[in-house]
Amino acid sequence: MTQDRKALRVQGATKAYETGSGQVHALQDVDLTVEQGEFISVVGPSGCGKTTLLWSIAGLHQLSSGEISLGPDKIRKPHHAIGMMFQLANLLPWRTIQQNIEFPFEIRRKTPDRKKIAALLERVGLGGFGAKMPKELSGGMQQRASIVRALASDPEVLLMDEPFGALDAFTRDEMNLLMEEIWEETRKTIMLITHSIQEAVFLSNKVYVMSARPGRMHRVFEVPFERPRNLKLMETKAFFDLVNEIKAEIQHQPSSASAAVAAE
Ligand SMILES: Nc1ncnc2c1ncn2[C@@H]1O[C@H](COP(=O)(O)OP(=O)(O)OP(=O)(O)O)[C@@H](O)[C@H]1O
Repeated sequence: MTQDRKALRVQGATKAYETGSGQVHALQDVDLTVEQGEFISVVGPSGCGKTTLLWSIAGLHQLSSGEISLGPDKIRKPHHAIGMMFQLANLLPWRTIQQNIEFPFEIRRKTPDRKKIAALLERVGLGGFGAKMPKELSGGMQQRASIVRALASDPEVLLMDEPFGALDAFTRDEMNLLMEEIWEETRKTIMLITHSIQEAVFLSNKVYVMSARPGRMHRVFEVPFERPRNLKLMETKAFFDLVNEIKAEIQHQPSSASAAVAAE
């Protein structure tokens, strides 16, 4: 590995929210390194701090202590090389798909790369849909548009917060396959948060399991399956066994409520 490759590093990330009824310890001393070009997922019991961790990496939340960096840059606010996708496509309803994709460029006062956007729209199966309004597209198509919006500025890191959780199972499988292909083509550094262990195993090189609140990195599973992967992989025994092993690891975590009582 060469020196200039940009790893995403989280060191000692600790986050306590101040609430009316006291502090909520969401993260405790989380360490994580995602090498450039890796695709990793983070899973864990509900409320263990996955979203808090991802939003902190996006520069949208301040940590109470600890540090996040991308290569030499410390992340304390949104960084131009870090893109994000959310559970809902978050397209502005009064703008066309093309205008939505160009919106982040407007905010940064940059000229959009229309050739790249056209190629990306084509790549995700939305060629010719740029002039449509979001309501004219299905949920899956809207998420395809949000993939284009996230990739149009060519980020080095893509953060995905349960991006396919609102889609039906069939569309979700299609989107998983599309993300696998896009990762193969672009080799972006990708960090996915998901409640679907199948999705995590299908897409990732590594799956990190967090412990219940306050969230810590509990265990990492290497995913051994060759790439490129296709949906048939999900029907194999080896896939099923790894998914079940990870599920069992999560189920052995105490519930968020009892962990919180123990920690606070
Ligand atoms: N803005 C906030 N103010 C106070 N507490 C918060 C805030 N955001 C999150 N929390 C609390 O911090 C803990 C971690 O929340 P977070 O959303 O990061 O977990 P999560 O693992 O993503 O949850 P889920 O899997 O259910 O989406 C939870 O107990 C949550 O209630």
